[in-house]
Amino acid sequence: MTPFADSPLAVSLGDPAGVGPEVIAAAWLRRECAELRPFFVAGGRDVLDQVGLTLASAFSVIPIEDPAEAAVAFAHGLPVLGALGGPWRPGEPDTDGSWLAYDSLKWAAAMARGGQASGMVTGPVAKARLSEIGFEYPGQTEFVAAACGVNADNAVMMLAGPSLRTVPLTIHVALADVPGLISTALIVRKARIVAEALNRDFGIAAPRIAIAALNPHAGEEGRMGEEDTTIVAPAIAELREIGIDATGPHPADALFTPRSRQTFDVALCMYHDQALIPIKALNFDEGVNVTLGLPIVRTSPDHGTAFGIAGKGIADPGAMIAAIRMAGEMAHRRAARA
Ligand SMILES: NC(=O)C1=CN([C@@H]2O[C@H](COP(=O)(O)OP(=O)(O)OC[C@H]3O[C@@H](n4cnc5c(N)ncnc54)[C@H](O)[C@@H]3O)[C@@H](O)[C@H]2O)C=CC1
Ligand SMILES: NCC(=O)COP(=O)(O)O
Repeated sequence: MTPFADSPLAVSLGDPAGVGPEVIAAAWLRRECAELRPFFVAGGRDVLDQVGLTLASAFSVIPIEDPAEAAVAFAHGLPVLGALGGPWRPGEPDTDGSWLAYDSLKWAAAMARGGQASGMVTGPVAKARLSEIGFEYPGQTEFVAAACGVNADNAVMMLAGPSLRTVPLTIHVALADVPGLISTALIVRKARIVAEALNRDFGIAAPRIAIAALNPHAGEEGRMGEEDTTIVAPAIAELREIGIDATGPHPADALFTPRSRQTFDVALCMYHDQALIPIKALNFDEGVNVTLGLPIVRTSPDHGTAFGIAGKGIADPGAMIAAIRMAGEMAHRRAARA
């Protein structure tokens, strides 16, 4: 499928009780200064109407029946597709809201798959709430991969901000399970997908991939764990043999210093927090979660539902704006190459 250069982006609402709807609305308000490609929201009209009442008078929702109407509508209001809706109860997640989040996600994915949208941006959902209604995926990454017919192992989560890009090799699993899940083959497979995607979607000709060690001091020659010597190092050797600029295993404690960050384009990390802590510490309000290795463009803000601040008008829309901007740039780059 070739993404259409001029198609709008589809944005899913996220959990309506979280900060998703308000940061989407705020992104629309800043569309011109942020130079955002036109986007529409898949459902959630009532919620966004109610969010609008708390915002500047310059905000309005424009119902649309077809994504093709979004580009023209976008100049005048936030285009919202269809009639999916429900009340807005910020900070009070419930089953109806979880269904709305799920339906919106499914719809946005279908639009991106079908080419009516040039990509999708997902609003934040609460994994525990979605699992209560039978959502069987660890996160939206795996759901979108399945919607595209891609094996979840080949859909790679990358966190990207102005100062850093990181990839967690293992994602939503218990820390105790991490050592057993890491293998040379997994590192090689994900690093190859990362190298190809940084080239295709980010225009980096020969990406430099720094691979973090699992153990303190990269295992200190086996005194603090064997995995870095027996699993990670052979993966790096294999990657280098096939021409990928991989280095490491790097002791993770010094990998994210300002000097070290100049030496790589992306850090491949062994587990979720190893990858997400540095991104959130450095770029929380501009951090984007992007899925590599898919036939469609998919991004998301790096933050979650933030139920505790939803509806209070204090949620920062920066990460949502960055996610929409990045999706637009990726879609543009893909269309230019098609
Ligand atoms: N992209 C997604 O769908 C993500 C979803 N989640 C889900 O979100 C739920 C809550 O997760 P948490 O770990 O509490 O992370 P969280 O990101 O929702 O909140 C962490 C902290 O950041 C603050 N925060 C979050 N977004 C903010 C914003 N836009 N402006 C200002 N402050 C903001 C919150 O108030 C809280 O203090 C979980 O159920 C998790 O599954 C978490 C991360 C990403
Ligand atoms: N911690 C990142 C996160 O929870 C986002 O996951 P996903 O829903 O985008 O798969």
